[in-house]
Amino acid sequence: MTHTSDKSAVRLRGLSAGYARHTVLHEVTVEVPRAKVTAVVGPNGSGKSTLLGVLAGVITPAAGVVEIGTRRPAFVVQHCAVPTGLPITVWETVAMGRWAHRGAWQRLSKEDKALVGAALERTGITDLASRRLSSLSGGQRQRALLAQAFAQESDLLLLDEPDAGLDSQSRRDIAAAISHAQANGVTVIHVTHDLGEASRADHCLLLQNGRLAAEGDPQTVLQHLRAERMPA
Ligand SMILES: Nc1ncnc2c1ncn2[C@@H]1O[C@H](COP(=O)(O)OP(=O)(O)OP(=O)(O)O)[C@@H](O)[C@H]1O
Repeated sequence: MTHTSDKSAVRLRGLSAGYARHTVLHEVTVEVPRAKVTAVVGPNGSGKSTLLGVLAGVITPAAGVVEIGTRRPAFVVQHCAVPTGLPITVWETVAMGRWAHRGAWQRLSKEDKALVGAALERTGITDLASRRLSSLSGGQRQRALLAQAFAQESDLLLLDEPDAGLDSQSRRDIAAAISHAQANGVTVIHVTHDLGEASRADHCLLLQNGRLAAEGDPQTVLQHLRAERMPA
């Protein structure tokens, strides 16, 4: 992985990646604009989460070049991907976002604690801070994971369907938290099946069968997706 330094936060050239002998992404070449929200859309199994996994550094590309021009990405997985039995509180979950800065066994500084408090506030879960993660609803757990990402103070936020299965108020709150991050210079890459949410992004990527089928202005890309779904 190398680094970009211009108006693109991420640049992929000829990226192929997948699992064992199963190649999922095929020769993806794309640039993601810095300090903007980019929605990633596409059918189930088209490779959206795999793309995030490559950007987060948890999946090693089989071929191609990945250039990331930001500090370490913060990766928010779907709340259902996190074991529900973890014996930790919401505050501890969010404080883990500071480990990259302090190490897991270091005491948190006053500044770290303030950042954890601010992340809890921004995601509307300050009153849940002492609750066990395992006792939360799906939507509350999703907010805690988002708060952990905010506490990392990363310049690149990778979100895998943060709004899936949430009620409309939670979706609005999460959308507002994403906009707030973007307004503060964070590059957001947001995998979503919510086409309304995708249409409000600054930029959009459409994946189909592991290939980039369209990219650019969300309205144009989503028209392309709708046309694919309803052939004339
Ligand atoms: N850990 C894994 N091991 C092997 N194959 C996997 C793994 N994770 C995903 N896949 C396969 O890779 C392909 C792409 O999956 P991926 O999760 O990236 O798609 P997606 O676009 O995010 O789908 P969805 O919209 O359903 O979340 C699918 O065929 C899936 O079965």
